[in-house]
Formats: sequence, structure tokens, C-alpha cells
Amino acid sequence: MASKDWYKLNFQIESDLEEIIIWKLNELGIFSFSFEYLIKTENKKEVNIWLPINEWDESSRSDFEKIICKLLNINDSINKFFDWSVIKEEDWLTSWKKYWAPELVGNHFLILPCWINLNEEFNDKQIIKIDPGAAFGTGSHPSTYLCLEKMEKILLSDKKVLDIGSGSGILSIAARLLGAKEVCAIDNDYLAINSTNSNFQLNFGNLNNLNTYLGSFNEVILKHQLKKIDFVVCNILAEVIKEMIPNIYKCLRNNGEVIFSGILNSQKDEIIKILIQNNLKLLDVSSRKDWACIYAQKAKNLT
Ligand SMILES: C[S@@+](CC[C@H](N)C(=O)[O-])C[C@H]1O[C@@H](n2cnc3c(N)ncnc32)[C@H](O)[C@@H]1O
Repeated sequence: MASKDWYKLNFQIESDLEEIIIWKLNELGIFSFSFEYLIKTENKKEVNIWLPINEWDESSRSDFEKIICKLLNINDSINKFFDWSVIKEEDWLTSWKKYWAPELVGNHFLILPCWINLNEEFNDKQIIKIDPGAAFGTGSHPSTYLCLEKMEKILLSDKKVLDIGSGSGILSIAARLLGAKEVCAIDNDYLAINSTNSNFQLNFGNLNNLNTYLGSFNEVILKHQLKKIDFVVCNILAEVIKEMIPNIYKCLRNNGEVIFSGILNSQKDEIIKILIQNNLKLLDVSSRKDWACIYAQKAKNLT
């Protein structure tokens, strides 16, 4: 049987480089990581990244080190910079879990790691319980935060919602908490689809009103003829979003709305241009740290 043990990679960065590291990890499909302030040197942070041993042989680890060095502009002393250790499967969750804490998002949501009990002071919040597992979506990333912050201001009750790139299922859960009558969640990673289903079950005790689809959005939409969607949320990287816009337009009903996130501030103008070319009207743009979230609408009477 394949080993389920983990490598833990540790290195230090200047605090303002956190965003660029998150962006790169996100791009590489790596979601188990944490950042810790170093008390002694306040402008530095410690990065921890957990990688499954059976997927990371020596050459891929060396390639990964090179990518990080290039990103951080490090030329020498590579051996001193990276600290690799091995974490046994049974210690992995505890080693990772200690970095997770409940997190307030927007005015209404509290993201609660599933092993923590709810404190009474948060009884008035909409609780999203998450078991982070192996999928992206714990609420701490600015792109997810921006989606949740925007969603709580939109009327979702009785709406049909499509969550493209559902990851942990965090946005699908939020949609149902906000009253959506049907949630369709698509992800091209089977671990993410498992995670969407299990986190949905964790929150509601059932999978009612949720339909999950494993596959790439552009293929799923053709195969399953998903149409007349009231609201789409799509938190994926800009390069992937660009290819999805024409099909997102097709599956929205007239006046249907869409949130795009996972876009760096520097990429937003290009995305807005493509939206307009595809008859989607810009409603507003919000931003957090280096990330932008675009809210748009399929204009009335367009086919
Ligand atoms: C940034 S994560 C977002 C997770 C979660 N929705 C959130 O907001 O935190 C992006 C997700 O999109 C999925 N993904 C990437 N490309 C995709 C595609 N072409 N079709 C469907 N899912 C895709 C990835 O597997 C990943 O789970």
C-alpha cells in the first residue's frame, strides 16, 4: 500500500512575500500550508508546506525548491534555506490543525474548523464548518473571503446557484445557508468533489439540494446541459476563468449574476474587458490584499 506520510517543508520569508507564495502554491495545486509570524523578527514569517510523500519524489522536490528560489530571488545557500522533515500520517492532521482557528468573514459568517466547538459569543453568526482535508477553501485566502463577503450581500433565497471550482465546498455551503434552493458544484479534482460532499454533509446532515459534478467546467456544462442558473460563483485563477466566460454566459438566465474571484489586481482589467465582450455587465469590483473580485450580470434581453 502507498505511503500516506508527508513531507513538511519549512522556510522563512519577508512578511510581504506571503501573497506571492500563496498565489504560486495555489497555481501548483498545493493547499496544505501555513504562515506564522516570527515573534523575534516581526517582519519575517515562517512558511510550512505539507506535501504527500508518495507524490513528491526527489526530482519534483528539487524542481519545487527551484520554483520558490526563482520566486523569492534566492541565488545561493539553497541548502540552508529549505528545511525538509517527514511527518507520519497519524501526526499530519495534528501538525497541520494547530494552525487553524475560527475565522470571521464579512458581517455574518464564521468559518469553524470541524474539531473546534462553537463559542457562544458567535451564536448570531452563520456557521460554516470545514474539515480542510486536501482541498482548497478554508476561508482564509483573500479570494474566498471576497466571495463570501459579496455573497452575503446578494439575495440568494430560492435561487439556483452554480459553484465552479468548489474545492472544500465552502461557497456551496454558504449559498445554501443564504437560502439557495439548489446548488450545483463542479470541480475537476475528485478530492475536491469528495470534500465538497463531506463538508456539505458535515454542515447540514444531508446532501439535499446539492448536485456535484466531477470534471472540467466547459465539459460538464455541455454534458449536463446546466442552464437558467440564477447565480454563479467562480473562484479559480484568471487564466482558467478567461476560458470559461462564454459558457458561464450561456448557463446564466437573463439578469443572472456572477462573481469571479481568484484574480490578481493586475489581471482584473483584462478580465473585465472579456466580460464586456461577452455581454456581461460589470456591477462592481472589490479587493483585498492583492486580489480582486468582480461582480457582473447577464444583461436583460440578451440571448
Ligand atoms: C481556488 S480553488 C477554490 C475553492 C473554493 N471554491 C474557495 O472559494 O475557497 C479552485 C478550485 O477550482 C478547481 N478547478 C480548477 N480548474 C477547474 C476547471 N477547469 N473546472 C472545474 N474546476 C476547476 C480546483 O480543483 C480547485 O478546487
